[in-house]
Amino acid sequence: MQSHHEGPGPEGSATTVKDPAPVDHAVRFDKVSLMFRSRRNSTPVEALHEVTFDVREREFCAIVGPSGCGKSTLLNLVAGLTPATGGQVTVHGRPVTGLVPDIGYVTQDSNLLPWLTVDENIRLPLQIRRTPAEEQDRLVDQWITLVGLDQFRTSYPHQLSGGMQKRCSIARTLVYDPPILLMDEPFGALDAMTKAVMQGTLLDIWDQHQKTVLFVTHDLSEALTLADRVIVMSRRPGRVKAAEPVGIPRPRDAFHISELREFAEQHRVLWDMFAAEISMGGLSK
Ligand SMILES: Nc1ncnc2c1ncn2[C@@H]1O[C@H](COP(=O)(O)OP(=O)(O)OP(=O)(O)O)[C@@H](O)[C@H]1O
Repeated sequence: MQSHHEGPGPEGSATTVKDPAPVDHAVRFDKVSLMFRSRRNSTPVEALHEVTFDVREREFCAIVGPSGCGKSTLLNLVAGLTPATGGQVTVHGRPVTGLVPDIGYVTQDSNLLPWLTVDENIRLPLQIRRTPAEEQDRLVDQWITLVGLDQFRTSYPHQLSGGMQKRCSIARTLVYDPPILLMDEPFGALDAMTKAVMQGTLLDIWDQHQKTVLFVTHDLSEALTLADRVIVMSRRPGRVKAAEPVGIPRPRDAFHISELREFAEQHRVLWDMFAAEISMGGLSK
């Protein structure tokens, strides 16, 4: 596991630097705008307006904001599924001009293949990448255990609860070790208890396999529980209203974190920002 790098560059040198500075951010949004034009003659929708922020290597970054402010669109821009109409998105220093390989994407739907077992679903990305069979076995074992599905290895998706399907989906996404993980309200459809369990699982995974994560959620408590930093978006057209570092030390306990004073204080700050956007009409799509 690499350590977290806060800053690039040579140490203490006043001489001319010949090599380009290493990129210390995994993702950069530089004045990114997006205008959707669905059909000719239809009114264009400005989803994002000059969004600028960086996500550092191995940072867990949550994105919150009113419905329709462009949170999912931000993830699609990083994955290369949607092209920006203004500004630039870069991933590891390279401008995004098409589909970006090796990015993990977890959405609210588990998207498991119903005719494959848990083992086979998790193995699939490794088979596609022609990973040697022994390595496949090792990685599938490791991830099945990490997400607590050992007893369900030969079960099919319809035999799993919603939380188990989500665990399987996360394991399938992480098994091939993508350096960047995009998560779009992955726990949005789960009940409160299952959600807390899943947040605990994700905190454990992140402690062991620190990835760069962009995590979209409507839930401020979830953002504070999981993230290093919370990006608060304005109502549409989405802009960055604030980027709040989360001052809660790790490791964190998903079940008891809300009892901490820092949690309550930060929650109040975020909620005030959020409420201000909604009261200005942020619920309209
Ligand atoms: N393919 C598209 N064509 C036209 N408009 C779109 C398209 N995709 C998204 N939009 C519009 O862009 C805006 C941002 O959508 P997006 O789904 O990114 O918002 P969001 O913040 O993720 O919303 P929610 O929180 O409700 O999921 C919305 O007004 C949406 O209707």
